[in-house]
Amino acid sequence: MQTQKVPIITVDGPSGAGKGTLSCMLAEAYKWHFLDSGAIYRVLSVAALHHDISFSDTAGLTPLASGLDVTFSVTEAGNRIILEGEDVTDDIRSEEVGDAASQIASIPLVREALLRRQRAFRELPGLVADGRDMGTVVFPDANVKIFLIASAEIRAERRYQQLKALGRDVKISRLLSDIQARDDRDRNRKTAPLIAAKDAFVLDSSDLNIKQVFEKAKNYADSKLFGSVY
Ligand SMILES: Nc1ncnc2c1ncn2[C@@H]1O[C@H](COP(=O)(O)OP(=O)(O)OP(=O)(O)O)[C@@H](O)[C@H]1O
Ligand SMILES: Nc1ccn([C@@H]2O[C@H](COP(=O)(O)O)[C@@H](O)[C@H]2O)c(=O)n1
Repeated sequence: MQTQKVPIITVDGPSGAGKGTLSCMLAEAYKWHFLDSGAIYRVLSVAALHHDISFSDTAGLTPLASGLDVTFSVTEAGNRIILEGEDVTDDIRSEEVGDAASQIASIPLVREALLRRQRAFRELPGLVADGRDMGTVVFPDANVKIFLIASAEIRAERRYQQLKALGRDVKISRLLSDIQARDDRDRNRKTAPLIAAKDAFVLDSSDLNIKQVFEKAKNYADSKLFGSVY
């Protein structure tokens, strides 16, 4: 008996390019599952804080990553992330946690320890996976690979608007330097650096609104999945 191969769309790219927004829209359009791999790295950094483990302590972080007690649940209040019994859905979204996640994510043994957990999201009818190395390392056999980019200035502006809407007091210059530092670390790490897969469709969203990005990505994905002309 041949097992049916679960189709995958990967959406990789730098911080704030719009990967999460696009991935959710694609998952909704195809009625597929969604993996926010960045959330796993973020949760791990919160767990490290809880356990007083430093972000560079490979020996402490690796077993924490392998046994990470986290559940992603869909509730009436939306998608919730529970770490060791505590709801951390909102806490993991801060810029500080994003920066900590990026430090932890540069450790090869930590990345390896999280591989199986990410691959377990591959379930029928399909998966949209959002991250940095989804198309290169975690799901190299994905049917559709999208690499979403935007200039650092545009990404900082989008993040500024997002945080302002949440009532957070932030400086755009600080957001820009944080984004550039994170880009630098993600692109230059030795294991699974942020890079487009050879067979990825590179989509620059700098001058596109969310609807336009979705339409371009969906047209491309349809053509790869169902063979229509792109
Ligand atoms: N094409 C676009 N035009 C304008 N705003 C956008 C566009 N795409 C996304 N945004 C907005 O930019 C912000 C960041 O988007 P999103 O969270 O999807 O990025 P991301 O790549 O997943 O970031 P991260 O890697 O940090 O999780 C959100 O407020 C989102 O609504
Ligand atoms: N596949 C991935 C996903 C994320 N990371 C690291 O986690 C940081 C936070 O990710 P967000 O997408 O939630 O912003 C990110 O800066 C990466 O360093 C990763 O390495 N691989």
